[in-house]
Amino acid sequence: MAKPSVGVSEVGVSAAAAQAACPCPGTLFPYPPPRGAGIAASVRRKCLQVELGGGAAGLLGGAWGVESMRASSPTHAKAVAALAGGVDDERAAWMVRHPSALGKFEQIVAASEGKRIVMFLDYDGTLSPIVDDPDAAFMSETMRMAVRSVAKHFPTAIVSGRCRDKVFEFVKLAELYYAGSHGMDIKGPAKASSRHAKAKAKGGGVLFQPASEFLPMIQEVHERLAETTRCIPGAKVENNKFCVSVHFRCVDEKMWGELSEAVKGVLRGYPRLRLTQGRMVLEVRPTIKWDKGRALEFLLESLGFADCANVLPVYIGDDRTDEDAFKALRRRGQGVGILVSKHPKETTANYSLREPAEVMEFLLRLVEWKRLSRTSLRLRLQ
Ligand SMILES: O=P(O)(O)OC[C@H]1O[C@H](O[C@H]2O[C@H](CO)[C@@H](O)[C@H](O)[C@H]2O)[C@H](O)[C@@H](O)[C@@H]1O
Repeated sequence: MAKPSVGVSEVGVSAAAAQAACPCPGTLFPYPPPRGAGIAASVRRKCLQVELGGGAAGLLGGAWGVESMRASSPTHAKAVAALAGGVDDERAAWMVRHPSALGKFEQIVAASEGKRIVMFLDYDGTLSPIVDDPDAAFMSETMRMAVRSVAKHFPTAIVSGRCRDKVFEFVKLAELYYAGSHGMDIKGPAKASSRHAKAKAKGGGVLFQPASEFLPMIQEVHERLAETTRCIPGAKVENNKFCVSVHFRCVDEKMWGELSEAVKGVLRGYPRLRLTQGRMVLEVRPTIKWDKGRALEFLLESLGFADCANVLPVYIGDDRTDEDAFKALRRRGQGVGILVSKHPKETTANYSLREPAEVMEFLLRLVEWKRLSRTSLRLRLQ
């Protein structure tokens, strides 16, 4: 299989520009109505700032680094929505554009008629609740069982910003695909699932590491960031192999400016790295054209579903970086994007779920639906 081209990208492309460039005429599911409908302009601007929180043009420019860090705090987003005309109104309008995937379950499975579902699951905030300590973001045993059951019926991949080994330590399921470091470290299942034997997956070893040349640079930057931020109480620097996370969830808001300046200072010496933002975290990544969306495309291709009409990719994620995967589904004109969020957020996902507990409910319903449809097919054939 030809490897997708990997090159140095431009940073700081606006979400609006990206959307304008992607009219997606063949989209299987209706996407949100034009911007302006149902979401107050001031909230939209704030949302967009969170969206644009990714990109060196934003954070290294320094104009609103701390403002953008503030906007990634859920309580702040709630307060902005309240000022703009009521949290409830705001949420109701947003839910019209991004209805609950549980409420629209029948519609989603109807769209899979004659197609193979392939599941893509983000980890933090999707399979595990957000907690203060990134090393303690454990997944419940019931969630693990739900994911295991899903993987028995559908090829399933975990797509995470974390280092692949670390996310595997949390999930502990050898039958899954793993795309760590925001999709820059992809590996097939260590254990073959008999039901998926027909899928043309390579499986086993590492499938793709498009940023391997950045490994020494990331290691060096990790050490420098850890050193520079050591004096900021609560700051935590996490080595995610092909990217680095600088957490500010436990840093006093008064120190966010100092932290942001420290990170930007280190990155000035590394023009081939860029800064994006997740949930109370600054993410340092190589400037290659690779993200969770590219990883999704790569995995579909590896599974033999490139340019295939008979597949329904379902991607569930909660964060800014998951938007790249939602956009990839739009580009393909097929699939279901589900955003996990309690609060209205600018998103290209079709549907929403409020929290990991609802994700688990959705996964279990999918398994149950699959079991029932298999049974009824067997009965019809008898
Ligand atoms: O792509 P994901 O699997 O969602 O990973 C994104 C980042 O998730 C982790 O940080 C987030 O979760 C932490 C634990 O709940 C939380 O403390 C932190 O504030 C969140 O940003 C992970 O630690 C990062 O390395 C990932 O990039």
